[in-house]
Amino acid sequence: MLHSIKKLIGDKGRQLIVPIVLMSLDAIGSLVMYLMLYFTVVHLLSGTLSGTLVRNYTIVCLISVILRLIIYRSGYFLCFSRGAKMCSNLRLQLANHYRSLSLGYFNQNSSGYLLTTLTKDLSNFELVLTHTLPSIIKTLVMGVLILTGTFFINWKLALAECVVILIALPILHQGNVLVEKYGKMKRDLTSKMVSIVLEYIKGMKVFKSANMTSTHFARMSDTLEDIRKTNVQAEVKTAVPTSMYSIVANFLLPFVLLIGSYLFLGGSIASQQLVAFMLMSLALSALLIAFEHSYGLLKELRLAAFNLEQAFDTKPLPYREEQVTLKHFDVAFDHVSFSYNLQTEVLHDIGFHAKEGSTTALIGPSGSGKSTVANLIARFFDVTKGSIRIGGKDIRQLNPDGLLQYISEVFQENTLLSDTIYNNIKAGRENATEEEIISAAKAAHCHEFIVKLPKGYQTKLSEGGNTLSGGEKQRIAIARAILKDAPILLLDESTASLDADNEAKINQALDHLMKGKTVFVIAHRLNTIQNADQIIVLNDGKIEEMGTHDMLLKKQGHYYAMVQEQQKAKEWIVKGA
Ligand SMILES: Nc1ncnc2c1ncn2[C@@H]1O[C@H](COP(=O)(O)OP(=O)(O)OP(=O)(O)O)[C@@H](O)[C@H]1O
Repeated sequence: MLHSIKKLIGDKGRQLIVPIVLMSLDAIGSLVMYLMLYFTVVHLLSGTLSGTLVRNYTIVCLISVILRLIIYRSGYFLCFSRGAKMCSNLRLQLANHYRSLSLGYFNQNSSGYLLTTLTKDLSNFELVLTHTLPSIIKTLVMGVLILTGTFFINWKLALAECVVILIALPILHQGNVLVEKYGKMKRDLTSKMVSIVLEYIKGMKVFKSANMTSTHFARMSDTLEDIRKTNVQAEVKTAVPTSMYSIVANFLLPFVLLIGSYLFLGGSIASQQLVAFMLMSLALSALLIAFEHSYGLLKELRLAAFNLEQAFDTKPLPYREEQVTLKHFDVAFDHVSFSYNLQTEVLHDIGFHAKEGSTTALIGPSGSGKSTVANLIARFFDVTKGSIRIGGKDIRQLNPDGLLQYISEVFQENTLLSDTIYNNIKAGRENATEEEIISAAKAAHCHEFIVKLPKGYQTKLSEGGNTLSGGEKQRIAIARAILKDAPILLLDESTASLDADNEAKINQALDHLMKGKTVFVIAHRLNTIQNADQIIVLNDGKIEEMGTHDMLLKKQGHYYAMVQEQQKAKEWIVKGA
């Protein structure tokens, strides 16, 4: 566990040395009281106790209490503030680490799992580091010191005490193995629950329209029931070891009293020593009971540290350390094959070359691999075989963040942030001026509707921009891409039927955006791509045909058939109308 913690907090762990030393000093200071008590009892029973002695002992106790309070508060504050800072850094590091991972990682792990790691595991880690650590240190240091002290009073009785402790600790450990096992189960169920809740909230529209709310509600209540059952099971299964530990810890005093009485009657221990020993055993027994809670929290820390370590151990997409800059923006696929899950290949031996500044249309039936080609260009995933080159450079040499500077994306589902419209557009280029932002909005034909909103550009969008229409959302995404002005553009043409006005505006905005760029457009309507420099027809992850509109029509192959098909469909609609 210490290894995991060290790995997570690294050299910053040294910052905890001072608070740990202060906590240990406080624990040592707490023994002063026991020592004064011991002296008082010794003098009392031997009839040498005087008023001066009592006054001196009281003063020593008072000073030690004040000093301890100062030391404890400083140690606790340092532990709390430094621990909290470490954990907030860790949280940022983890969020940043997630950003560097391939999208494949997010495919394999549910959003509930990722959220639970980022929130619950980190909170548990933080809680132990900032609050529990001080009390654990105090308990351990005091326990060791009191036990050592009892050896000085009477080693035989101290050995008897050790026997009780040696029986208690394995029982505690056994109980906590179970606590850990059920903790893991509860964590898995909690992440499942978080996933279900997220899906429930995000998909509310679909659930309502398909009248599925009750089905989903049932899934949620089943998971809650599983959590409840696991909690009950955990309580039942751990009840035996926990109770046994408690019995043994509480038995320490009577056991020592019993052995001590025999030793006293046999003349091996004086009455003063026996009383002092009893007092220390009382304290030791209280520490043993307190340790049960701390040990349980240590197990939680272990589980949280393990989960966090696993998240950090996932390797980001590799790239060359030295900065690779691109001067040209032609895109070449060379014998590219790809599989999302390393089992089913979804792209097979794809090869094409898109010239710099040209437009390539990707067409094909649903599931043929159009979006996958676009995802690979942006290096959201790495190819399984072959290579993709931009400007002659294999994109695996480029830092994924650096590569994305050269690429703008306008997808069907555009991600709008729960921020102002102004900041949503600005996300395209952080250092853009207000003038540039407004000019991008004008070019994207969204300025007119933005200024009509009561708060204009400062209108705050709800999560995902749900307060805007589909066309408006898309135009804001286009404005963002215009502002970014990246040389490569990935465009997923909207499948949604927009009204004529919206469609015309979006087309004008796109014309502006596409000028001079290397464009890949995932096209759903064939009439929009007739002027593309090349059309790639995908089917079942393979290139069926490739060429210009005229070439492919002449060939009378798949593309020709698709055009005919769409033409027929249009005629039916016109006839039907
Ligand atoms: N994240 C993913 N994980 C696993 N498989 C995926 C993933 N995304 C897509 N696939 C699979 O890869 C194949 C190609 O999908 P892709 O989305 O590229 O097709 P598409 O041509 O863009 O489809 P559409 O026109 O419906 O958007 C499909 O079989 C799909 O099921």
